[in-house]
Amino acid sequence: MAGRRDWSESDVRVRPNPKGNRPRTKQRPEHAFARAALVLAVDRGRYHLLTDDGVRLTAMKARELGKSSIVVGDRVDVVGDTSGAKDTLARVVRVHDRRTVLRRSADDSDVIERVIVANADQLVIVTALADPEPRPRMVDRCLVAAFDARMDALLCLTKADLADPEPFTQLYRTLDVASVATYREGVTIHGLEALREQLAGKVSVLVGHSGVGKSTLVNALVPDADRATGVVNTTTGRGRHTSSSAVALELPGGGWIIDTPGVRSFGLGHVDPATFVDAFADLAAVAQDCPRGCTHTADAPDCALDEWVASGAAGPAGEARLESFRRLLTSRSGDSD
Ligand SMILES: Nc1nc2c(ncn2[C@@H]2O[C@H](COP(=O)(O)OP(=O)(O)OP(=O)(O)O)[C@@H](O)[C@H]2O)c(=O)[nH]1
Ligand SMILES: [Zn+2]
Repeated sequence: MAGRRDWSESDVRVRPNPKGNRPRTKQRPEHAFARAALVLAVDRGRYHLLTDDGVRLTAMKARELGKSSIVVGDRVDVVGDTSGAKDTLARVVRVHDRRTVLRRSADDSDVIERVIVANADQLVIVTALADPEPRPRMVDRCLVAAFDARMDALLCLTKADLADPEPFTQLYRTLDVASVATYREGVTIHGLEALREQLAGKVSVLVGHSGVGKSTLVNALVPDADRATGVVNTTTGRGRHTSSSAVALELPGGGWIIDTPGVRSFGLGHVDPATFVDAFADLAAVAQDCPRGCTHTADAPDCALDEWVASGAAGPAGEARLESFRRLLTSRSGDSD
């Protein structure tokens, strides 16, 4: 689905075309002048873009692209009025192949997926250590979504002034998930430098429940975050960007964070357990010996992962790693908070 779709004039003008054999006309000259751009925000059919030469502009999707989705993080080609001047509207004529695709299903029984963000490197799961209490299940589900997307994951544990991060980070050690703890003291945010290092030069998606301190972090990381989202607001003429939309913000030191105000949970109906194991190179190698269609869960008959642990081949940490992996797998079903 994600492939390129070339724009050509015949798509627009030649209709109806009863014989279906009419030769394609030459492309519009403007096509040659298409500019490459990054999608920063999407708001009700309007795409807010940053061109590679630094122009911020608003565009619509060319009709020829049909129903194919364009999401934040997509790389696109844009034509028409690309001046970025007020009240101009350019056209997106092509969506480039996606490197990674972060998806969610409406709920766990739903296999129809929605793409949330394209081309992100890592998912930053922002969780407060207290007030509100951390929810390991929710974190597990975020990890499944990240690993399924072949993205890295980073735990960002806020409000470390209220509770010790250690017990919580223990849960993720065997999954090799990196973590950073932060807390605010006056205007200072401790741990911010460590977080910046983890974000530098990458495209990171931030998810987190209301009240965990995500806005506090975003504002500290991107000093003009409010203004940046304000740009989106001004162009749409509405007070605020819609709460369900994601917004890409450029980090002063290089890299991007994509805030996802509306994403509170991940439906995981689209995740296939048989291929999910491929996100873990060591487990995937062992799972080659599983029976066809093995779900790799604890009750799966003859799962090679059990033999791997039982034989000692997995090493001392193997059992805990397998347990953690299975914990993620089972988090796919059930309560989606
Ligand atoms: N104790 C403590 N409180 C914090 C810390 N960081 C943020 N808070 C408080 O937690 C509350 C929520 O912070 P926000 O940054 O607004 O949280 P959010 O996740 O963006 O929440 P929404 O705006 O509702 O999505 C505020 O009252 C903050 O003052 C921290 O490190 N320690
Ligand atoms: Zn198996």
